[in-house]
Amino acid sequence: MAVYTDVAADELADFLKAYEIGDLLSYKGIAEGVENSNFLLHTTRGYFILTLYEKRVAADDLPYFLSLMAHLAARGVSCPQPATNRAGEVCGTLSGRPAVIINFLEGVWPRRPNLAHCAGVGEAMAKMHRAGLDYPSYRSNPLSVTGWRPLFNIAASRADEIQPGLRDFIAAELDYLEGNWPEQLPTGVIHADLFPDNVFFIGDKLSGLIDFPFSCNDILAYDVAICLNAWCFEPDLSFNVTKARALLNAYQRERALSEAEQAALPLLARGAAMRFLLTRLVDFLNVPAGALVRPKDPLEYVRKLRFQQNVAGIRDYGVEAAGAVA
Ligand SMILES: Nc1ncnc2c1ncn2[C@@H]1O[C@H](COP(=O)(O)OP(=O)(O)O)[C@@H](O)[C@H]1O
Ligand SMILES: N[C@@H](CCOP(=O)(O)O)C(=O)O
Repeated sequence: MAVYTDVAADELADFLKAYEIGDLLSYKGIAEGVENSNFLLHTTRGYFILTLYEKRVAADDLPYFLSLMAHLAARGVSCPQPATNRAGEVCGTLSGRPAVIINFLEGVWPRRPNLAHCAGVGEAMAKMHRAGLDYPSYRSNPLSVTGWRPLFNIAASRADEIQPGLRDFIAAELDYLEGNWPEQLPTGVIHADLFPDNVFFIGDKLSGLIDFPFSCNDILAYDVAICLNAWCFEPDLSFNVTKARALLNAYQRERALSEAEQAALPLLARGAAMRFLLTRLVDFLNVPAGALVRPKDPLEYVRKLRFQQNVAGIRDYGVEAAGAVA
């Protein structure tokens, strides 16, 4: 459960007076997510989600992703919308944290993604990338290649507690990624955390995307790489090439990857694995006392990174490279 910051009922009822979302009937902490504190609110007008933003989300960044959600929805990408209070603001303060209420999105996230789910996220991600092209705000990605070494520095001295040799493994890979990270690929608005728990489906039909606090401007194909890691490995951490093909083909029906993007995909996937390995490692080693959270396993991303280190090209993801002769 991710509740780092608790909220008292009377404080919450007071906070809600500024909104026109009805009177509070009940609320509870949500037993999912690891980044922020989330609560399900039941009011006389229905269900809402209250999020208190924690350590990795700066209050200054909130307008970027809250406006992005409206921008995307206006272009047909289904995602929750923030509630505006009577003063016309979407962001308030509760229990000392930036706080936002969004509408409840119907659907559930897939516990065991199938081919239809992988195709669904590929298609939705490409549509999101296209819809973001005319988004006027800019936010650089604090968790791209230049953000990884500071995370490593926090965790390095204790990394071998998690797995002997992990410190040296990460250090060598970081050197490689920093020396080879691509600079000329197409950029735009990316979600940057489009894991299965952030994509809702009703049956096999995608009902919407949630959780935009990591969204930013970065290499579009990096978002694809994040999804290859998050959606295309089985629970035993074997790579499912059929799922990768479904995801990439569905993406490319909406937005074709250039030759350069295709060629860079294995490298981007190594970087994507490094990013989640590092945040998981830092979080695993630093669970705040009293927080209701189950930290995610950093070793899952060590295994995924090792797989990606051995990928020779996009064919290993089940699709032919652009320009390849059949
Ligand atoms: N708009 C929404 N509609 C329905 N459920 C939601 C919504 N937003 C969040 N949730 C629920 O809260 C959980 C955690 O939200 P998430 O945004 O992933 O957390 P975090 O802020 O920690 O990244 C989700 O897995 C989902 O169950
Ligand atoms: N997706 C990240 C964790 C942050 O995402 P959340 O949506 O679960 O809060 C990971 O798997 O490491």
